Amino acid sequence: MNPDILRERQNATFDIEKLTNILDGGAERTNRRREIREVLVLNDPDFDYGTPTSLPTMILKLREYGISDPVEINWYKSMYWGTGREALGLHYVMFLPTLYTQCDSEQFNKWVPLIIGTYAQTEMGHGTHLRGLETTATFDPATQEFVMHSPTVTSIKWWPGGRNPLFLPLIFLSIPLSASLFDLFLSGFALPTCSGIVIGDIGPKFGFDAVDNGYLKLEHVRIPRENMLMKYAQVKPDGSYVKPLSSKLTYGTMVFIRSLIVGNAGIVLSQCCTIAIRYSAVRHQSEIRAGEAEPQILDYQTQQHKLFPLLATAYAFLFAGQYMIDTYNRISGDINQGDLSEMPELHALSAGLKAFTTWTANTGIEVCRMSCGGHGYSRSSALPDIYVEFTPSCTYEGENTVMMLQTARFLMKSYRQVQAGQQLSGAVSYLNKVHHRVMAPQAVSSQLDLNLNTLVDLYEIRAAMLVELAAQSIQQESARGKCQEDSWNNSTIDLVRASDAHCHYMVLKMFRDKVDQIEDPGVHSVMSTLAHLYAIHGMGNFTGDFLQAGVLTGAQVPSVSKCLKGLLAEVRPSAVLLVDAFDHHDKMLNSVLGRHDGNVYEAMFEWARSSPLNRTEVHESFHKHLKPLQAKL
Ligand SMILES: CC/C=C\C/C=C\C/C=C\C/C=C\CCCCC(=O)SCCNC(=O)CCNC(=O)[C@H](O)C(C)(C)COP(=O)(O)OP(=O)(O)OC[C@H]1O[C@@H](n2cnc3c(N)ncnc32)[C@H](O)[C@@H]1OP(=O)(O)O
Ligand SMILES: Cc1cc2nc3c(=O)[nH]c(=O)nc-3n(C[C@H](O)[C@H](O)[C@H](O)COP(=O)(O)OP(=O)(O)OC[C@H]3O[C@@H](n4cnc5c(N)ncnc54)[C@H](O)[C@@H]3O)c2cc1C
Repeated sequence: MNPDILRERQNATFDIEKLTNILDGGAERTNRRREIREVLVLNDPDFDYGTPTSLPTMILKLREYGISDPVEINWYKSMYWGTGREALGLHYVMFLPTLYTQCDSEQFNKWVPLIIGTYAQTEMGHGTHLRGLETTATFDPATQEFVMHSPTVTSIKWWPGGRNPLFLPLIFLSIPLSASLFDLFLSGFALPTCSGIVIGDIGPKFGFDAVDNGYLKLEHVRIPRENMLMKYAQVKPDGSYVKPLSSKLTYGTMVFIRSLIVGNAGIVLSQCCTIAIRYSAVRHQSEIRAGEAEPQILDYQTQQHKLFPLLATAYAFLFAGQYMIDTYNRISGDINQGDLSEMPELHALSAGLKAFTTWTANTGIEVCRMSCGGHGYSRSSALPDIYVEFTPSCTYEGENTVMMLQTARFLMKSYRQVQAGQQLSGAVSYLNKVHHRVMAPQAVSSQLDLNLNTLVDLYEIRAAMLVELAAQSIQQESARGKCQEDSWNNSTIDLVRASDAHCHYMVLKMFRDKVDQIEDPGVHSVMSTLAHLYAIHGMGNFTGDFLQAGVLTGAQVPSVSKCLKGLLAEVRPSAVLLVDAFDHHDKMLNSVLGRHDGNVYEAMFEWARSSPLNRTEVHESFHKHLKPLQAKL
């Protein structure tokens, strides 16, 4: 083991295993995750990663082992495929969950065990604006069929991932009977026997290469009436339409996956922090004091400033992901029982946190890559591949700006309710104080109050202020004679800013609540330090907001920076141990820089030598192209 890494792991001030257990949701979950990793994948003689049979092997193994819990599926897949995506991601995270949540019992029993599918909602002309989707599904009572049709070039289904060229069960979103509503259809087409279908691949993408994203054009293709997913809405044999309790129930799968993406952003950021911090512990470069040995780059304050706030953010997002999934499970359970009262809040929370966490993690991956210098740009680091695979999460499952505006819609509605004298509960209850003006900034002392509860309060006041400013912008636009829609559009910068601040407050609050639950003194101490670092780093990035909210004075601003530097120094001794607690296996991380043993240089040389370009002393292209050319010169 590299001596630097070895030294970093001595004198631990907290129990790493206990922290790993907290991240997994308990020791039993850690044991189960490791069982899946060690027994069901790594030590499975059939484990054949990287071969053409990998995908079918994985599917059969998941069924053989009876793994159906989404989190356990993700554990198995991420061990099997490492940090990359695989062609069936969409089947597991969208197609199956849609069948689970939108099929009636007969359909569920008929389809779920048997098929692999994709989710074809987006069209060439519309991905965000679902009410603009053009694909039609017209019911023909005479034949008890729906006629599926792509009326325009912009209605061609575009992007469905994992498009299977031979058999095409897919979930469709189409406009059946009325433009305002659309429903889900399962369409099993066996190509090429089924006429009226034009299918293909949309062509090379920025990345996401393991997933074949396709296109699908339908020309009056008929499917049985029974293929409409009928848990919430039905078309009866006589053609009558039974509306769902809410037209937004059709959007349920997107809320589910957005909820998953929150925790996934934490996982991806934790992978990158593991790579960058372990590498920074073994990389020596330049000098701090003339004549002395080159220091570990982790001892540069700027390197700590790049990486340690991201380390704190990774923990924050992992805890936010746990909260999000628990909240999703609770509220979707209520929805299943017909109680839709918290559906708007679930939508607003999942939409906002999906955007907030993916934007932050997307930027953070690049900071981790650049903090590793040239070796960070090598594919051997795994960081370029992680970035390429993660960055579309800011676009898919709801483009982030649009998602932030959905959260803003909920915040504005909540603000108006408070103005009308209603008492709010849940995540927006802090807006009650705005109305009663108890949001007045606390007596701001000359010293920064570092109590975590106080910091959460300051973020709450900042969010409330920005919500109020956005609402006032809309009111001012209306007062200038603008219609409601234009008043909204002319305030969308403020609205996104308010949603971002609301999400930032929510994430810090979840972090603080999780820290409060930690009983082990050593783990509590180090997590409290990270939560402080997350809060203070945010105050440094958004100082203007806190000044504008009146919860920070100009005189206190220097102490924010001073406090930040102190916290970076406090985290330094535990940095490698904190990434060890993420428990990312070398085989899954697939990074020469992030190896657990820290033996980077030897591994990098071996990695380079294994490159196809080094298979022969002289590359065949010399003999094929250059040598004949030289002979002519
Ligand atoms: C096992 C796996 C584990 C881990 C995996 C982790 C991560 C996964 C990683 C990768 C996943 C793999 C591949 C991903 C591939 C991506 C697949 C896709 O992209 S599928 C397509 C996704 N498309 C979208 O998300 C479309 C976005 N657009 C919309 O959702 C809607 O058009 C809109 C923007 C919300 C607007 O909808 P609409 O116009 O109908 O609504 P209004 O804005 O007018 O608002 C009206 C009213 O409705 C409420 N509302 C809107 N949406 C919802 C909802 N979903 N739920 C509840 N309520 C909703 C809205 O709040 C308004 O309410 P009101 O204010 O009127 O009370
Ligand atoms: C890798 C990848 C995989 C995908 N897989 C699938 C899949 O399997 N199935 C599927 O159905 N789809 C899939 N998609 C499509 C994806 O869901 C859409 O791309 C996404 O919903 C964004 O919609 P859009 O492309 O129409 O972008 P647009 O909405 O056109 O966004 C373009 C710009 O317009 C802005 N904008 C749009 N509306 C508003 C508004 N109301 N207010 C302010 N600004 C606005 C956006 O902020 C953005 O800046 C995938 C996409 C990617 C990148």
